[in-house]
Amino acid sequence: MTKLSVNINKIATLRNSRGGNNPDVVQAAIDAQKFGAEGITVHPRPDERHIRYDDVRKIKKIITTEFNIEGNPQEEKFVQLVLETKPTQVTLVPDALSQVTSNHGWDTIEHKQYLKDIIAVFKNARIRTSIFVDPKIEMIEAAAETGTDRVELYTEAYAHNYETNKEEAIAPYLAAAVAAREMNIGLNAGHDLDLKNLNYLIRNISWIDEVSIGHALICDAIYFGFENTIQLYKRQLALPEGNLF
Ligand SMILES: CC(=O)[C@@H](O)[C@H](O)COP(=O)(O)O
Ligand SMILES: NCC(=O)COP(=O)(O)O
Repeated sequence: MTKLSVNINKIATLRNSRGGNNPDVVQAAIDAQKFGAEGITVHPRPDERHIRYDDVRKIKKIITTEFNIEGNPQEEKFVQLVLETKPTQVTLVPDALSQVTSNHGWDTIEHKQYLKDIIAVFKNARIRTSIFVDPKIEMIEAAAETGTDRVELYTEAYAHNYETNKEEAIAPYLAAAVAAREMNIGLNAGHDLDLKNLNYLIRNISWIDEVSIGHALICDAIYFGFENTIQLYKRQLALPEGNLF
């Protein structure tokens, strides 16, 4: 079954808005795991506007599930942090410094050699690797040639288009997911997934190994509570009887 990795960036954003340590992101990671999260995701950005590098070190000490660190390995500081904290998985995301949030996947054709080299560095340290990609078959094919363990499908377009036409929204993701499966690479998905669009994604692509969800989940927690919200998301991940594919 698909694992839920809870992205706690937004908890750090709230903390940072006032200084101090409320809410406590380390406690949030402990609680998310207690409430059923099967992983914790963080995406430390170079300006440390939400999760700070030091948070990552502290979270590593309390992790009992899967720890996923996302970021751009072109930032040397990020590579060093990952090698120091040795998470379960590093997700490589090609974000520019000024980006508000992630808005595209890697061009795995253009950057194939670079990705191959950096993936070897992480795999030598026994860290699982995942490459953040747009849902395009040629990007999956080139990703497979880098030696990565997994790819993460960037689901912003799916989430956006789901509102108007869910069959059309899922089509490129299904094709990309089938390609990943044929190439024997693992599959993650994330960005803008929420309680409305999650179940349809999973029913169509049941072999997704992990979804990482932050923004919508933390927003929902304001209304439903953190524990209840994590359980609501896990319920969306539970496939109904029979599987569409
Ligand atoms: C790679 C990805 O889609 C997420 O990590 C997303 O970028 C969250 O990052 P922010 O919390 O900085 O928006
Ligand atoms: N990898 C995606 C992620 O960690 C969370 O993205 P979002 O749910 O905050 O859009």
